[in-house]
Amino acid sequence: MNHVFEFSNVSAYRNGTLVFDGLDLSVRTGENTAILGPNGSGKTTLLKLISREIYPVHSDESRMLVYGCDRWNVEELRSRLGIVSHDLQQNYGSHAKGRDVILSGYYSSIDTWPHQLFSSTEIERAEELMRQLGVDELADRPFGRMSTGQQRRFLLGRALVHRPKALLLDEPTSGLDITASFLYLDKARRLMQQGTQIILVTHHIHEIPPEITRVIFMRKGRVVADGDKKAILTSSGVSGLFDCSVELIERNGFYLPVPASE
Ligand SMILES: Nc1ncnc2c1ncn2[C@@H]1O[C@H](COP(=O)(O)OP(=O)(O)OP(=O)(O)O)[C@@H](O)[C@H]1O
Repeated sequence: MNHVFEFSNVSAYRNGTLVFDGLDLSVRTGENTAILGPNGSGKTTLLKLISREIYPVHSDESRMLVYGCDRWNVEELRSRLGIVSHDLQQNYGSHAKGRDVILSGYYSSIDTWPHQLFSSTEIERAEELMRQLGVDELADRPFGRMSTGQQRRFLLGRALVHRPKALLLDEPTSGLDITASFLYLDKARRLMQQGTQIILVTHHIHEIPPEITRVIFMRKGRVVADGDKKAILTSSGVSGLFDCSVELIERNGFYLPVPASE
């Protein structure tokens, strides 16, 4: 299995809106990748296709492989992936306690249920993640009574608890203050350094960590640029992608967009 996903001629709708019309796109295993594009370009839809939350239009001419397979038991597929997204944050029941949010990652479920059993090793792993993410004091607090940043940290713990091969992150630092963003980015960097692959979709250029090597520009459901980060993330490239005059400043391997001077 050389690829996390291989999409060839894939078309997909969201409630009647055609988002992809013959999309060709692949990401190899181990290739830390950011997919960047304006609002509505199809980034979230792409992640939902990979994780089988939505399905493509069936056609003999299209192919959609995830880890080399075109048919997946959804539970099994999600056990290979860790996902953090806005939808997940919104869908999460407000009563679920912090510890259970993390444990639910073992079953890819929303909250835990009485029939789900957890070994002492699994519970210890959840406790360890809460300590690492600095939220162990909130283990018994209901999700609905946490701040956005605290919820995100618990969702990251949920995504990591079963040691996935790859993390799919949708705008991971959106809504976080500087401290929480930096903590999140630091965690993401360490994970990549230790071999967890990250595929990040975002329109926030500043949340692309230095370990990301490939950048894909997406616009209106199409790939408009794709390649090595240094070649793709340029002021003119980003200006074209977002239709505005942007100057990109690179610092310590991160990129920051500012309005271009006249
Ligand atoms: N639930 C939905 N019902 C109908 N159309 C949708 C739905 N969700 C998204 N779309 C449409 O699908 C297209 C792609 O949306 P998607 O959410 O994938 O974009 P995105 O790049 O993730 O945007 P953003 O940066 O705003 O999160 C857009 O045209 C959007 O209007």
